[in-house]
Amino acid sequence: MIGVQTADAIRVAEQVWFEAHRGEGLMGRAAAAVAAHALEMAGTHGRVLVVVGRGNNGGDGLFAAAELARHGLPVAIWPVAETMHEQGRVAATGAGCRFVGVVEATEQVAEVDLVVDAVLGIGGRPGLRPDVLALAQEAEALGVPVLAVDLPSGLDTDSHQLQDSFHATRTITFAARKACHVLQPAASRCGEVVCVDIGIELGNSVLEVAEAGDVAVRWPVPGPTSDKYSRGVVGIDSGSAQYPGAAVLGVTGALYAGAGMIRFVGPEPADAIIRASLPSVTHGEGRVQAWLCGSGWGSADDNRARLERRLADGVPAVIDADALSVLPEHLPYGCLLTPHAGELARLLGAERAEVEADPIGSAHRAAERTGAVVLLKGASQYIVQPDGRVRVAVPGPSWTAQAGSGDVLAGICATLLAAGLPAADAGLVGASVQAMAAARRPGPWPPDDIAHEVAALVGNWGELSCR
Ligand SMILES: NC(=O)C1=CN([C@@H]2O[C@H](COP(=O)(O)OP(=O)(O)OC[C@H]3O[C@@H](n4cnc5c(N)ncnc54)[C@H](OP(=O)(O)O)[C@@H]3O)[C@@H](O)[C@H]2O)[C@@H](O)CC1
Ligand SMILES: Nc1ncnc2c1ncn2[C@@H]1O[C@H](COP(=O)(O)OP(=O)(O)O)[C@@H](O)[C@H]1O
Ligand SMILES: [K+]
Repeated sequence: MIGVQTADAIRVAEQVWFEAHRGEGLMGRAAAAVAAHALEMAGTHGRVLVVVGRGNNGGDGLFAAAELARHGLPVAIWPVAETMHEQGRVAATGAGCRFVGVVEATEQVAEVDLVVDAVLGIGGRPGLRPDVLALAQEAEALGVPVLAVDLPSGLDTDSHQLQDSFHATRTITFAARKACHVLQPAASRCGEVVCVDIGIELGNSVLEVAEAGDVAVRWPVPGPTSDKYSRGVVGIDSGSAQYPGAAVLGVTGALYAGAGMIRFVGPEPADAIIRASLPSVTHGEGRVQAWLCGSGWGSADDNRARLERRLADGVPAVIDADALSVLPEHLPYGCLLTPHAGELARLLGAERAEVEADPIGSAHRAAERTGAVVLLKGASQYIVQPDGRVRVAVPGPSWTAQAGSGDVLAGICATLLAAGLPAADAGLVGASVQAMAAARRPGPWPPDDIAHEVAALVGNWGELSCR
């Protein structure tokens, strides 16, 4: 898992480091890493424009500029504030960097091979001054590569929200990733993110982002003595006359994620479609290890009773879509709610915009209120537990943002619940595996094709664990 830290935590860790290593600086390490990446991006003869702010982020930029000039690169520096890091200024001047004003900097953008953004780092307030923003936009419009120091200036370090900011090709950050580097839409401004260890020690992270290896180790690969019951039976009550496709897609997701057995109890015409197209699915009630409810129910009057009937078994359930509006007071232990932002807003009696402004807080409120784990779907997928722990799924291509992807995802998660994964792992692994499968098959493939790709992806993990 990738641990994400806040700006405050980084500052505290830096302070601890300084108290233990008086007289030494961390900036030299940070600047050396910036210079190495700048050299790689600009080439050994590239022209570089470094835009520096008044704080230590600007200091990193000035020392990196000095290093680039010592390598023989022509380096221009635009200091955007009246003051700048003094030792950095002396180093850059001594190395032969040229200081320019706003007019020349703006003219230079079209001619340079790299812009280094060292305006604001973890001490920055969100947003950019108009003249700096204009230069950032010009670089983006011209397609000039941008290397951001610590973060694209203008972004809010600890937030997923977009601000007026640089749009980096690569961001080189220090000690740990921050929220802006990993959460959409802010992460879309960071380009490739490289994290450099500068030697400071950090405590627990605020949230963790899953990596491919975290998904593979949690996947329930059947053992030599497994049978269909021990692998987990999934009960699926989904679809309606209006939305039969949701049921077909949920069943497809569950099947291609490896359900030991599926019992489908939804209404026609889905029942007939599934009989005709997915012959391994059984029909009718029986014992199950987990339920999937809600996908494609529509706004029928009997949704509340339909959900209560399934929850009466007392086994964990994936509760999706229309069932999220009719939750009972008490849910069985181990349930997973899978709303998108609009459904979570409805569940909380809030506006969608409020959920989008505070996805983690909103998902946490729903988790606390219901006692269930919440998987909030979208460009970044948050898995939030009632105790406040937050994990983020492996990100995937935005091609997955299409009708029916959520139905497939609910089926995948139900298989994982039935196999015995705790709800938080089922949400994390389910959302991640769908994203990873989509990444293996980029393009506008329909959600059932991505479900098939899940089987191909997971098959490799099975082979690995059988060796
Ligand atoms: N500490 C360390 O040892 C290490 C730190 N490192 C580096 O230092 C960076 C943090 O440095 P930092 O704390 O000096 O803050 P930084 O991001 O440069 O900017 C703050 C300055 O900008 C100003 N300002 C703020 N917002 C503004 C706005 N919207 N528009 C205009 N101005 C604005 C604000 O001034 P104010 O207006 O508040 O008086 C303040 O002076 C970190 O990201 C990393 O790159 C590395 O070298 C590793 C070791
Ligand atoms: N920008 C995005 N990038 C990647 N995946 C996304 C993005 N937006 C949504 N998704 C995925 O698409 C699905 C959408 O779910 P949902 O809106 O419930 O669809 P439906 O109910 O039509 O099946 C979720 O599985 C989510 O993981
Ligand atoms: K920056």
